[in-house]
Amino acid sequence: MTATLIDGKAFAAKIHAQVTAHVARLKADHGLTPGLAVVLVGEDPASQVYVRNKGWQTVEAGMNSFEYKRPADTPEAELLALIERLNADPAVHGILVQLPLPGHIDADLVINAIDPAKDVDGFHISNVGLLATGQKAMVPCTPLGCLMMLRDLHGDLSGREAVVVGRSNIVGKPMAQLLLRDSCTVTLAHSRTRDLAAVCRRADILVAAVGRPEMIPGDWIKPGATVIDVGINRIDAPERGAGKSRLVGDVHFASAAEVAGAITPVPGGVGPMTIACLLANTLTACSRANGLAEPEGLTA
Ligand SMILES: Nc1nc2c(c(=O)[nH]1)N[C@@H](CN(C=O)c1ccc(C(=O)N[C@@H](CCC(=O)O)C(=O)O)cc1)CN2
Repeated sequence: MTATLIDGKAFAAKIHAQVTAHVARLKADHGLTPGLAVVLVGEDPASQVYVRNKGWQTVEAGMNSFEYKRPADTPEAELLALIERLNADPAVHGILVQLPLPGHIDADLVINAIDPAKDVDGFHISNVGLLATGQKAMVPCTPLGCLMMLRDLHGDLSGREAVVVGRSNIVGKPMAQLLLRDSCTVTLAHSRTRDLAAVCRRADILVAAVGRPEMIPGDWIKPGATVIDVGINRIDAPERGAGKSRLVGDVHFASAAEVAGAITPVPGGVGPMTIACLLANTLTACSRANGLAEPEGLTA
């Protein structure tokens, strides 16, 4: 392996420590404690783990955590009523509805019912529009984490050729917007892009967020490029024993690490940054709601 490993776990711990210090100052100077409400509908095992991790990390940072767990058959109207209550609650500065939601619930309707100022996921249509037009927005956590890692590694990103593979609302589209805002030349590619290999080979910065295990091999990567792998895919690993599995990204790590200049691993790369940035966004939302200065280095 020749590439530098970008340690997302260590970076996330640094963000967590910065948030914790800022929260302590908010309490001491203004008597304020940021509060994050997380709503989980259903019993998806992965979502349960993510929500549990969000809860304890919120508390560890000195913030208030409010958890709302509802059964999978919760009517949409009931969920909307809960969002309305949380919108009106002054102790709640951030609201997050864990995705995916059960099929009978219209996720867009629920997300767009959240007060945009409390939308710490940055998925509300108002925040999407604000980001796209270069205005102050709540920025989705995973792309914000990727941007923080890229800025830390390179400083100024302007003029760099960036290729984002994947056009999801959660990662691909906001990632492209953020890179554009930092003056990269951005290509938003996807599974139907013609000659995807050639497009990827142009990238100084390659962000893979397509959700296909190990789809991008080393020979699609420009020598020295920075590779940010957002994919978290569980695949069978019979070599570890019967019925065992392991996590891989969207990039074929072993071959990519021979060519890239820097690369995020899976696990331990982008994933831990998602929750760290959620805490940062909750702090930002609380600061904005109270007319206070935003935490430096923790926003886009
Ligand atoms: N409302 C939201 N729902 C979902 C989001 C989101 O940002 N907002 N993102 C994902 C799930 N997610 C947080 O919610 C999340 C995913 C992965 C990780 C993480 O740290 N992954 C680890 C590996 C974990 C493992 O061992 O399974 C890693 O990559 O190192 C954190 C948060 C979908 N839903």
